[in-house]
Amino acid sequence: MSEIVVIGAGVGGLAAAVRLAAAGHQVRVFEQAQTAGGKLGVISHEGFVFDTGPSLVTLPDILEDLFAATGVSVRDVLDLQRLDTAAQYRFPDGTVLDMPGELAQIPAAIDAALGAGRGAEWSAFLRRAERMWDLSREMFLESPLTVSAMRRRPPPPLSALGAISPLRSMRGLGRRYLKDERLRMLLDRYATYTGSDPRRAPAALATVPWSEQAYGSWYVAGGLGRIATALQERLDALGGRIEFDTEVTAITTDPSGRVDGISLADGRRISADTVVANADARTVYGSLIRTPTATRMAKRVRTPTPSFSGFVLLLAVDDPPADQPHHQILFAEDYDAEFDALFGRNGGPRPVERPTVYISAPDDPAIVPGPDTGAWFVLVNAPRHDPAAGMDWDAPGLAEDYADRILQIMADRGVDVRARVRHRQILSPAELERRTLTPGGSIYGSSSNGPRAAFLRPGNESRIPGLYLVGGSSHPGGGLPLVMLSGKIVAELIGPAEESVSDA
Ligand SMILES: Cc1cc2nc3c(=O)[nH]c(=O)nc-3n(C[C@H](O)[C@H](O)[C@H](O)COP(=O)(O)OP(=O)(O)OC[C@H]3O[C@@H](n4cnc5c(N)ncnc54)[C@H](O)[C@@H]3O)c2cc1C
Repeated sequence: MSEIVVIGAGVGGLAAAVRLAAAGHQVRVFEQAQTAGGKLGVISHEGFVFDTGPSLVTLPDILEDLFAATGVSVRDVLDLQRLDTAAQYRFPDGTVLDMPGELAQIPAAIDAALGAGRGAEWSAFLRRAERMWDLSREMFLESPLTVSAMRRRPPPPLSALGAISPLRSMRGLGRRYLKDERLRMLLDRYATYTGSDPRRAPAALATVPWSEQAYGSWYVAGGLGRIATALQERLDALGGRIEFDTEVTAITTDPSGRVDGISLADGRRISADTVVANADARTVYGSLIRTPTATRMAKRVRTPTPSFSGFVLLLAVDDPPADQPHHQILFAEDYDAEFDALFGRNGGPRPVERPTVYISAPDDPAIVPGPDTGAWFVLVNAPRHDPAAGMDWDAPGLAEDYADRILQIMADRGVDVRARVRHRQILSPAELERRTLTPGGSIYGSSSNGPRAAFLRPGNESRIPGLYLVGGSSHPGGGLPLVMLSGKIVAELIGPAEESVSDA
């Protein structure tokens, strides 16, 4: 029976592994950390359970499709809950917008919070975004972005290209449809879902707010970390294996240049003619594999601007405010200054002085030690850990001081929990890099800055025979739904095991 090696048990690696195991392959996953999930991490402290990465599930049908491929319904293994209020947005002028979780209710809520006519503005924008989504979902997200795959499909009509506006930026699209500064700010925020700058990210990212608002915002009872646990259990049930605490140090090739196995930090060598790498593409081509093709790919992978990182504060809160929303966004006074700092415009990369603050405070008894306590996750966008460029998140005192500043900003905006914090833990971009071996702690692989970014993202089928890439640093990009789709694309490219084909 053919054996496939997967490097990394992040969501991308797990998604590929469970699908391949369900297709009859023997699958062995090697993970350097002690648990599965990668960026979808969990930290527990005295009865508080914190998600350290994702806090929002979008496009639940992709999750459903993934579990269905393993023989179960997602509803049987996870308690998925649709949120009535997707998020509370607080703008610098004091406006508060509680965004409904149902699409039909959104225009009225925007009118009520921002003024008559604003809801219609947003609806007109969403209609355009929906057209983009319909045109791009199958073509760009669910298929490998390769020349041969594109040749197999009929070319898109010119009207489709017009609707997607490949040369327009997200900011440009906002200016076209939205007169209200607050709505433009809201749209800008969706560029951050791919670690990008809205002034440079393509208009096609308008599909992100559309898909979130059309398909809803979701939570997993007990925390999103349960997705990784459930995938690990499915892999186990299908006969796949994961070895934790096992770092892969090299992908090896035979004299013809075809993949023939991997080397491990403990000195072992594992033979395999198919290797699926969930490690960051820059690491795969830059250091794990050493062939002339890999060297060329390493150069190409370094071309797009990497996604920014995140600075996370986990707060064990006593007596949290009763009306604290599940998701809350405190918008920065100067959003452009935030993107300038993240990408090092007008000076090198630097912590954002007054960043937009995102708070996730699930009302879920399963993640707290008792009543009147809260397990809060606070996230601000942060430049990557890059000491060579002058951004050293390990510099003495920096992370602690920055955490204090974030708590102060929250207090300035009416969310003062400083006296109620029983315990806090900081996860800086440097820590994210160490935990997941992601260079610089980039959240989403490469950013979508610039119209060519999607095409510069490494493909799922490598030019090195036998090697496949899965996860946020490869096509179609970062974020849980896309990472799961990359697992599906890779499993389809590899196909079922020969035994299952002949059995069928
Ligand atoms: C703070 C934060 C908030 C986020 N919020 C959201 C959100 O709300 N919604 C959403 O959809 N997405 C969110 N994301 C993004 C989402 O978490 C990622 O896109 C996704 O989890 C990435 O999965 P992956 O499999 O591509 O990579 P990873 O999770 O990085 O997995 C890679 C795995 O490979 C392992 N590995 C690497 N190198 C080696 C090696 N040499 N040997 C062995 N193992 C190795 C790593 O340890 C890791 O487990 C967030 C991410 C972060 C960090």
